[in-house]
Amino acid sequence: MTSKNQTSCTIVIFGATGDLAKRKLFPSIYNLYTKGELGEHFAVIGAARREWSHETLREKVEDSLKESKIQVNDDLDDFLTHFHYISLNVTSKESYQNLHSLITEVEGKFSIPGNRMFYLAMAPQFFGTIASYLKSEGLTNETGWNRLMIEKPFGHDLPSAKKLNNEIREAFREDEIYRIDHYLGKEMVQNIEVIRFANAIFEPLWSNRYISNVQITSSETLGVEERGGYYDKSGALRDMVQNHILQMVALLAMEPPIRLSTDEIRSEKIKALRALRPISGDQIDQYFVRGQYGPGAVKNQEVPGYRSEPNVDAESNTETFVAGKLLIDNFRWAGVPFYIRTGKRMAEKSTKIVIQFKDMPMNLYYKSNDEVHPNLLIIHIQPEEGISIVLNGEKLDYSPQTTPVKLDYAHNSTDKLNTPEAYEKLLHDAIKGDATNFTHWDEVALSWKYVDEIDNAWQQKKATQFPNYEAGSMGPKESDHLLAQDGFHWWSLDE
Ligand SMILES: NC(=O)C1=CN([C@@H]2O[C@H](COP(=O)(O)OP(=O)(O)OC[C@H]3O[C@@H](n4cnc5c(N)ncnc54)[C@H](OP(=O)(O)O)[C@@H]3O)[C@@H](O)[C@H]2O)C=CC1
Ligand SMILES: O=C1O[C@H](COP(=O)(O)O)[C@@H](O)[C@H](O)[C@H]1O
Repeated sequence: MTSKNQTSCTIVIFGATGDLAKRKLFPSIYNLYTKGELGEHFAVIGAARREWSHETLREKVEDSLKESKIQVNDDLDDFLTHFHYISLNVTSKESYQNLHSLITEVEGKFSIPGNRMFYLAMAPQFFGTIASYLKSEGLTNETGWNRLMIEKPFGHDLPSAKKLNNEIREAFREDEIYRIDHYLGKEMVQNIEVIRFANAIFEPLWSNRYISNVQITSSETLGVEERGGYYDKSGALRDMVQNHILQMVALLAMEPPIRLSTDEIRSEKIKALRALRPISGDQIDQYFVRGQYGPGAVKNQEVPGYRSEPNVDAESNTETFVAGKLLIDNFRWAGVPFYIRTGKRMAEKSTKIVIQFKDMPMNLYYKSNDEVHPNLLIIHIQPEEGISIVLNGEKLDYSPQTTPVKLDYAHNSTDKLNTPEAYEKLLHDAIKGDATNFTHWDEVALSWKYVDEIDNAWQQKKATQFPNYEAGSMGPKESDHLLAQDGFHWWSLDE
């Protein structure tokens, strides 16, 4: 018997021999199994071109669990019997008949009532083809539910994203499509709503009346590793800002939804994204800064510049760093800059949001030479998770002066940098049919529209002289000027 918490379904992973399946998906599925979320009425079918047998896939799954350092229990053998493999080429129509037969076979074997999850862990050029064959070859079931989980990148710009969306919408309804943004699976990104909407002390202050600026940093110490081919055509704006950063902006800026349903939350996020002020070409330098790393040292290790990375053009003008000032033109946020920055080969691996509050109208402790310390709310996304609040307390030296005092509720992350944790949550939600932490097409389209304008403005300008920041630094100095022109500065990642 399946308990009411367990969902019976077949998960078909296209790209099961690839990196994502090995590092994220298999460990996540195992965690869901050991936590009792999957029960016995489920099956996983791995699909890719390699000539693997069911047994090879099971061995690879076991290896992936070992490599992920997951605690494996004595349920492992039972778990592995749920895995099956089919060698196919996704571009060949005939493959889908064989896959259909295998799905029917496993549905019989594990008494699965036709619920099918199709996970596209493959290069994006295949997304449309797979979706369309799934429909035309009759793999989308009439008796159970059908869901399509689709990896990033969702297009390269707005026109290509629209084209892809039209292709998949021919086969799947919007409510059947789960577009992944793995940041939405992170514990503290999900917590933004809780911090805002479950704490009476924050929401009344959450506007231009009390907040002076918001800062979002997502910095990485890694370079492009083995993804130079993809990254050189993408750059930081498309790779990080269009999706993860704008999703965090939307969660911070949205109005409280009338209830916590997928549709209501998405609708508020969409409104926030619609209010983003477009940046015109002649204003671009006042609002956005791009950078590319040169050689340097990260954590005392010498590393090469971006242009010397494998599969990167030796004269590449792709940005590996972006900083920006976003303005949200609505009643709540008019006049409050949202500063964002993200980049590769920076000094720290850290994702952090700092909400800086306005100063007191009259600070009784203020002396003309004293530094005024604003109150800060810091949301630590990774590697620590939690929040800190920076207040002013009395200096313990009999002087009528204040000193910043930090209240910390932060702990070391179990979600270690893009680990199975986020994927586990997202897989769990998708299996349960909860699309809240996935991106609706309107969010994707609005994000591309915003980002395309920045990219167009950059294309029309003379290219910035790259490289313009040293690996191991916090990006080009122009990123500091972006805030300095408004009288602010980036808060340190150690805050
Ligand atoms: N790896 C990661 O950490 C992340 C990946 N992603 C996204 O996930 C997706 C997959 O990435 P990743 O796993 O790294 O990619 P890989 O290159 O490691 O894997 C690609 C997979 O596609 C299969 N494949 C390629 N061509 C065909 C074909 N014609 N027919 C059937 N199978 C095919 C390959 O198997 P075979 O050669 O056996 O056919 C392989 O299993 C991409 O969209 C990526 O952007 C997103 C976030 C993180
Ligand atoms: O989507 C992506 O995200 C990772 C960063 O993810 P994180 O969870 O480690 O912060 C980034 O390295 C990659 O380039 C990008 O495609």
